Amino acid sequence: MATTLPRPRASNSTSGSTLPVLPVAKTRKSTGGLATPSGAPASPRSGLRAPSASTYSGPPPSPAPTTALPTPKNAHGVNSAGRTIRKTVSINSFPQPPSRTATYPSSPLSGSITPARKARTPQPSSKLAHSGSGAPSLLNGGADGKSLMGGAGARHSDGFISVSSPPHSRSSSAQDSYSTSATTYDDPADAAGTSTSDKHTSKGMDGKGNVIVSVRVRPDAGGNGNNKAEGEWMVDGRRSLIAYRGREGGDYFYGERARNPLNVEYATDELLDNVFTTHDDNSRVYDHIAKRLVRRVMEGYHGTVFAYGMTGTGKTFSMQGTASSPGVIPLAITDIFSYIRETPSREFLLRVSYLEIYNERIHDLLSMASGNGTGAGAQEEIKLREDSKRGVYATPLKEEIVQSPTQLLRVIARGDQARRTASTQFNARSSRSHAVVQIVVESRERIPGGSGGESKRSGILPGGVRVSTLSLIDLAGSEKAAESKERRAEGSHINKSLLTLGTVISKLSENKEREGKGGDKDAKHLPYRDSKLTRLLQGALSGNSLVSILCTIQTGAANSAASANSHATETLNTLKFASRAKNSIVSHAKRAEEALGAGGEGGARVLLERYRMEILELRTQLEAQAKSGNSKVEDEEKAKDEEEERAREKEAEARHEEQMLEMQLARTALKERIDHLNRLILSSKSTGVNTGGTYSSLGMHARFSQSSLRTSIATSHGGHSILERPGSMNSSSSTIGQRSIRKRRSSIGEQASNDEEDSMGEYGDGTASLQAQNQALQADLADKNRYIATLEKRLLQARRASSSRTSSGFSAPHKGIMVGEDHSVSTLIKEKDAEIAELRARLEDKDRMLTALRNAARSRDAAEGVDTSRSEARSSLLYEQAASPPPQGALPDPPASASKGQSPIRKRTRSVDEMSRILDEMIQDRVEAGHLVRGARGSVQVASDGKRETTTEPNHTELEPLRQSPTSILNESKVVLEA
Ligand SMILES: Nc1ncnc2c1ncn2[C@@H]1O[C@H](COP(=O)(O)OP(=O)(O)OP(=O)(O)O)[C@@H](O)[C@H]1O
Repeated sequence: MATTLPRPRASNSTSGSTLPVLPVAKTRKSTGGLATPSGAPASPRSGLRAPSASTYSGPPPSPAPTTALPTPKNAHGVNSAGRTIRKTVSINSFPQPPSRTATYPSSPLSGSITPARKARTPQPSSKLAHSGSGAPSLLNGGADGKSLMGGAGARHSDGFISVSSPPHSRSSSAQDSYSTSATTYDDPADAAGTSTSDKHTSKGMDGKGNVIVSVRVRPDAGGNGNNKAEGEWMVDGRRSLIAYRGREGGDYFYGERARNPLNVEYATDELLDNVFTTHDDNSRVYDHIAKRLVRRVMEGYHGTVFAYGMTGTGKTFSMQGTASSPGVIPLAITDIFSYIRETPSREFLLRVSYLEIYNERIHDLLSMASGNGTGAGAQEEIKLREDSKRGVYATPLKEEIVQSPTQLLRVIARGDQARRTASTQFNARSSRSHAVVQIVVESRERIPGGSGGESKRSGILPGGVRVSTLSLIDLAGSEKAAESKERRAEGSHINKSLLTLGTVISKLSENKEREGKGGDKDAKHLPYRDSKLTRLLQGALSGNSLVSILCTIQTGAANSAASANSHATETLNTLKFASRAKNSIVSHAKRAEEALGAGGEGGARVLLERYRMEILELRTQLEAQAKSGNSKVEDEEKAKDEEEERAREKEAEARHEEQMLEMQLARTALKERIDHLNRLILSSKSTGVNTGGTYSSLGMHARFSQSSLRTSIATSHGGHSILERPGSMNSSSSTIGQRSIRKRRSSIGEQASNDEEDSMGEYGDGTASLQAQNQALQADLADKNRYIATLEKRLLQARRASSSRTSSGFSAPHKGIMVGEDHSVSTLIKEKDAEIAELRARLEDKDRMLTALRNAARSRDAAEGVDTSRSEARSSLLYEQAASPPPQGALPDPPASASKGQSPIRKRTRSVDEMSRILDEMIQDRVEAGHLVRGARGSVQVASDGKRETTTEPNHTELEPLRQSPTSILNESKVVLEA
C-alpha cells in the first residue's frame, strides 16, 4: 500500500487538508489528541514518574520527552479538561514525519533496550501528536518483547520507519511496568469533553486500562495496492494511525505510550505501535500484542488474546501463522516454556484445552476425530457453567497436560485439524467457528536449593498454587450473506455472536461512561448470555483478565465499487469495534491468588497441588517400600542362607547317617565276622570239636589215596619199608588205622589229664566218644545256622540300605560317594553270599559227617551181635596184614586177651576203624578237590591262601592264623568294605 502521509500543516485544522475531512462518526468524538498541543496541560507525560535513578545504572536518561516533543502548533482541540474536542482530524494535521531514513527508538514493546538505546533521545517521531494516555498498563509495562523469530523484521510502516527489533531479553522485567493506554477513537465515553490525555491520565491513576487493541492490515491479495478503494486509506504504523478518506471516513488512532518508571527500559514517554501494516510480520505482531500478556499470565494473571475481523482478513493467519511465520499461538507457547525455563524459583504445570463454538454449539476439538469436525456427533454436549472461582467455563472438556512446546503445539494442531473450515467467497479456507485455545498455567514457589530441597519437602510449601489462564481465540469472521445455505446458517450464527460481542462492548462502554459521570448506578444489562461467545468471554470482557484484541482489516477491496463500498463499511465497523473495545473494557485483572492446599480456586482442579501431594505420597511409599525392600532383601538373604545352611546341614546329617549306617554295618559285619571267627576259634577249642578234630583228621587220613598216602608216609618217615611195599587197601587202611590210632592215642594221651571224659570216651567208651562228637557237631551246626541267619539278616539290611541310598543317591549331589559306597556294599554282599555258600557247603559236610557217625554207631551196635571168632579173625587179619609192626607210638598192641575171644575193645576198634575209613574218604575227597594238602605227619593244610576260607573242615592248621592274628582278618574285611 502506497500510503503517503501529507506534510504536516501548520495548523491542526479539521479541514482544509489535502484529503477530505474525515467524516465524523456518530460515536466518534475525538481523535484522541493526535496533536499534542504545546504546553498542553494534558501532556502525555503528565503524571509520569522519572526513572528511578537508584535503579538505573545505564547512561543518563534522555531528556524529558516533553522537551523533545515538538510543540503542536495548534493547541486547540483540547478543552479545558484536556479532552480532545475535535470530532475528526485530518491526517494532514499530523506533523511532518521525519525523513524516511530517520531512526526511531525501538519500540519498547518489541524488546529490551540496551542502555545506549535507552539513552537515546526520542526522535521526532515521538513528537507526533497522539492521544496516548498515561494509564499504566500491565500489558505494556514489560516491553521486553522481542521477536522470537529473530526480531530483525524491519518496520515498514508505509515506508516511514525502518527499525530493527531490539534484541530479545528475558531478563528485562515486565513487572511493574506501565504504559499509556491511548485511543484515537472518539467514543461515547469522550462525550463529556474531557481531553483524552486527562482521561488516560486519570486511568493511569486508578491503575486500570490493561487492554491492548491493535489493528493489523492484511496485504491485498493482488498486491498492487493501486485500486481506488485502497487509495482512500492511509495507514501509518509509526503513528498507529489509520485514516479513511472515503465516505464516513475519519482517523483511527491506536497508539499508546509506554511508561515504565520502575524499569529503565522506558525512560521516556515513547509511542507504542499498535497498528500493523502489511509489512509487519507475525513475529512483530506477537511481540506487540501478546508477548507481555503471556508473561503476565505466567506471573499469575488471566489473559485473553483474540482476533476479530471480517472474513479473510488474516485472523487465523495472525493467530496460528504458518510454518515459516508462526503466529501468536505458537510464539506464545515458545515464550511460556522459555519463561518456565528461566524461572527456577517456581514449578509449573500446564494443561490445555481446545474448543470451538460452531452454530452456537460448543465442541471439544481435542476429543473430536480429526477431519473438519466430523466427530462432533459423538460428543457429549458441552455446556457453559459458572462458579465464583473459575468464572465461566465449558464442561466437560478434555484437558491435556503438556510438558513441552512440541507437545503443546501438537495438541493444538490436532484441534486445528478438527476445526470446521469451508471455502467462502472471501476465503478459500474460512474458519466457520470461533476457536478457543485455553492454556491453564499452574505454578508454585519452589524451595530454594533445587532438587536437594525438594527431596526434603515435607508437603508444607511456602506458597500455594497460582492458577492463571491464557485464552487464545480465533474468532470466525463476520461476513455478508453467503450463497450456500450452509454457509448462510453458519454466517448468521457467526454474525449473531459477533454482534452480541459488539453489543456487550458497547454497553460496557456505556456503563463506564455512566460510572464516569458518577451517579447512575443502574448499569445496563450486559447480554453475555445472548451468545456462547460472549458468555465464554464474560470474564475477560468484564475486566477479570488482561485483554489484547487484534482487529484485522483489509484496505484493498474487490474490484467492483459495490464490494469496495461494503468492504470499507466492514472495515470501518471493525475499526469502530476496536476503538470501542479499547475504551470500554476496563481490566482490573489481578494476579490470581495462590490457592493453598486443596482449597481456593484450585480445589480439586489444581493439579499441581494434587500431583505434588501424590508425588509426596508416592515418594513416602517408595521410601517405605525401599526400607521394607531392603529389610526384605536382607531377610530373604538371611532366610536363603539359613535355608541353604539347613539344607547343607540336612545333607551332611543324611550323609553322616549314611556313613554311620555304613560304619555300623561295617562294624556289625566285622563284629559278625569276629564273632564268627571267634566262634570258629572257640569251637575249634571246644572239647567235642577237638575230639572230632582228631577224628576228622583221622578220617581225612583214611581217605588219602594210596599213592599220596605212600608219598606222604615216605616223606613223613624217611622212606620206611612199610610204605614202600605195595599193599592192599586194607593193609593201607590198617596202617593208617594204626597210625590213626597211634595219633589218636598220643592225642588223647596228651589231653588225658585235661579231659578225662574224652579219654574215657576214646579208650573207655566208644559210644560216649561218638555221642560227644555228635553233640559237638550238632552244636557246630547250630552255631553255623545262627551265623547264617545273622548273615542273612545283615544281607537283607545291607540290601535295603543300598537301595535307599541308591534312590537318594541319584538326587543327592554326591553321587560319586554313593556309587562308591554301593560298590563296597555290593562287594560286601558278594562276600557274604560267598560266605553263606561256604557255610552251606560246610553244613553239608557236617551232615555227611553226622550221617557217617550215625552209621558208625549203628555199625557198632550191630557189631555187638556178630560172631566173636569172625571178629577175631578179622582182627587178626587186620594185624597180620600189617607188613611191619606198627610204629612206635601208634596203636598199642592189642592186649592178649583180645585175641582170645570177643572182647568189647575189639568191637570198638572195629567200629573206630569203620569211622576212620569214612573220615579218610572225606579227607580224600577234599584233597582230590584240591582244597587240602596233606602235610607231613598226617596233618592237612589248606591248599593255598586263597582257598583257606573255603576249607570245609576247620582244623588247627586252618585256624592257626586266625588264632594268631584276628586283627589281620578284621583288616582284610575292612579293605573289602572300603573297596
Ligand atoms: N498479513 C498477511 N500476510 C500474508 N497473507 C495473509 C495475511 N493475512 C492473511 N493472509 C492470507 O489471507 C488468507 C485468509 O486469511 P485467514 O484465513 O487468516 O483469514 P481469516 O480472517 O481467518 O478468515 P475467516 O474469518 O474466514 O477464517 C489466507 O490465505 C492467509 O494466508
